[in-house]
Amino acid sequence: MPGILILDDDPDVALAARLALRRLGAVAVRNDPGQLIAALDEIAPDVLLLDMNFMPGASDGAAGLALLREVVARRDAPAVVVMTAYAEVELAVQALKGGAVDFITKPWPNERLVACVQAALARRAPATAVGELLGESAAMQSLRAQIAQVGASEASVLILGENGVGKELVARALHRASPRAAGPLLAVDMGSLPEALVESELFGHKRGSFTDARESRPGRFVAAASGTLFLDEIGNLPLPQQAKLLAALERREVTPVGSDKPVPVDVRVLAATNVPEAELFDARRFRPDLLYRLNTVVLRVPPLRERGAADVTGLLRHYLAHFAGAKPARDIDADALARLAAYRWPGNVRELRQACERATLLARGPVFTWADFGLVDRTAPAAPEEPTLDLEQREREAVQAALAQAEGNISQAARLLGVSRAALYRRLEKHGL
Ligand SMILES: Nc1ncnc2c1ncn2[C@@H]1O[C@H](COP(=O)(O)OP(=O)(O)OP(=O)(O)O)[C@@H](O)[C@H]1O
Repeated sequence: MPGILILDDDPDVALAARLALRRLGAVAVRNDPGQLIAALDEIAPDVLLLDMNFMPGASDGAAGLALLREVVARRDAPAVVVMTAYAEVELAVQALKGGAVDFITKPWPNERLVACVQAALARRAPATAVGELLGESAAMQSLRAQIAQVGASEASVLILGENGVGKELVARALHRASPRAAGPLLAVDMGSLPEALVESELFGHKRGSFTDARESRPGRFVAAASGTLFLDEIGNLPLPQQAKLLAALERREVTPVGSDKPVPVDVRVLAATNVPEAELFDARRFRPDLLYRLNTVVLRVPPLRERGAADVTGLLRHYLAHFAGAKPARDIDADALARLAAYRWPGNVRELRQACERATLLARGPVFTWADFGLVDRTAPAAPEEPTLDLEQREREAVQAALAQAEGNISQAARLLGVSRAALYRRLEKHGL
């Protein structure tokens, strides 16, 4: 079960957040910033919800930023979502530059808090821990060369690829290679945003424009000023909102919900989707004019199974060493290595990373064996077995089967299972898939 830690000196705020988030995972609360490091050691949360001010009357966020620096410097740091007051846009931007994956303004609608933490859980790897795009296959070398080439421009880039191939890593590399590198990179996961909140999230809203809008709030376009806005899972944006996004991109201005005054924006937009290329040009799903706006350059990130055994082995060694920490990483036995190289990796590099984490935690022998990685090898002949009636095991198998059938496409797998993407992500976390 994913772990969420809330650090806020206001017990009422912390309690409200804990209640809103309890169905997403195990939620722990600390009220004193002095307890933070011990709590991180003890709980090892996936997401930290961090308040920025701890002194009565303080609002500069200095205490929060100092804590944030300490947290993101840790090995396997949690994804950090910072909590700011509505007027503290500048502080939120500084926190994003400092490695927070997102921010939420107080007071929040619960729906928004849940969506925000859910997206952070799905992403999990914190911004600063995102490293190099590894891989020496011709496909990966060419991808890195393209990133260096288009990174330096202002061109909109559409990043295509299955789930877990590294689209967000590509977006971060493009941002780092751009003249906007000193500005923030703000990622918005369209897949986890409730439809009713998309516009206010992207464009902001004016106080009183809807029931929960108790204060005015800047949208993502404004918060990412002078930086890059990464629109992830763009294929999930409903058509009416696509029209508004297109207008914002064309006019380079946004109009907050409930306002009639457009605000100029200065962002570079990167977008990503796991929708197969053949389906992208279906006008019932995607406005072609928006697509043409976003795909000045198209970068295709290949599935892991197409990168060759050397890339798989390189990634295995990288992540096993990463999870071993200071200890020397064990070797992988020859049979396991051959099966890992031949495995289809429907969840791509994310699946490989999680398999390495699992193996590091659970392996007991002197070398890693195939069983340590917890993968189901569909190329091996299935041993005749009594069908299990264990509900958890059945659920795990159903999720694996749906992922395999959907070739790692989360939206499609969720449809096959008849659950929402968010519910599928929770099950992936639960079963360590
Ligand atoms: N080439 C790579 N080298 C090292 N790590 C990688 C590589 N590609 C992906 N990863 C790691 O795999 C995980 C998934 O990557 P990322 O989130 O960028 O994928 P994605 O394509 O954006 O996934 P989704 O479609 O589900 O949002 C991350 O932990 C990332 O650091």
